[in-house]
Amino acid sequence: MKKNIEVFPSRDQLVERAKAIILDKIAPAIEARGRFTLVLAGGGTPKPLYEALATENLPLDKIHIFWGDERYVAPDHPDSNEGMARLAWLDCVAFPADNIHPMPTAGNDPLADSRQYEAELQRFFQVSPGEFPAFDVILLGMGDDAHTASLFPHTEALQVRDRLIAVGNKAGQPRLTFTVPLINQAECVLFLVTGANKQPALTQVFAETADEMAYPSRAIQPQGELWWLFDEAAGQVLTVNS
Ligand SMILES: O=C1O[C@H](COP(=O)(O)O)[C@@H](O)[C@H](O)[C@H]1O
Repeated sequence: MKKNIEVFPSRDQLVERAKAIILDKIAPAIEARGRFTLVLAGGGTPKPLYEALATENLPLDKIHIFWGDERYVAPDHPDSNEGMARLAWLDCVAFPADNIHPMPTAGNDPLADSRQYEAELQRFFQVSPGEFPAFDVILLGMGDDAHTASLFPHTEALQVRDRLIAVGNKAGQPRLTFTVPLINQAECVLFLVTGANKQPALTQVFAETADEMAYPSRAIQPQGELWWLFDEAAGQVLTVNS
């Protein structure tokens, strides 16, 4: 694993850097595999990145979009990660509909929907049950409790090692989430973390030893590249302590 940590004076600079990292990976992936697979994060942090990507002239027919986690709500709900990405980017440009792969949340059955998304990934990547496909880029955020995707502290989803998708649990509310082994199979994982409220969690995520069940982002150790991009408010704690 190649680990890169960068801290930016402003969120705009962080967004520019994240965009540049993603853009750099598109052409080589298309050349190697005929397509580029990008996994989106939710929450507030990545929205300006999606808005910035909407201004780029991209080979949309060769880019496939997935989500690393989803709140169990309809896409038009204000909490929907899909809804946010559609408003900020996907619906602003001419993506072929078949290239957008949202997590299903309409079935009133999170476990069945998690299996359905897993089957969609297996079909897309042509992998068998038990095999883990490698996405080109997985975007992740981190909450102030150190959760990432919908892998929350001390929850079952964080321990799942034999599935691609699990049912996460945010204070009793179900979510769909990529599992740790699926994320760790990626060619590139890109964390975007902003805000001073993330500092205490970051201290534990980067500590030499700490409990992975208490600080889920520690479990993310991909076989490919790992990038942590911080704004100064979040990353200060690391620059001060290193
Ligand atoms: O609930 C979620 O939170 C995390 C972190 O969000 P942020 O706004 O603090 O960056 C996010 O990565 C995840 O996708 C989302 O569902």
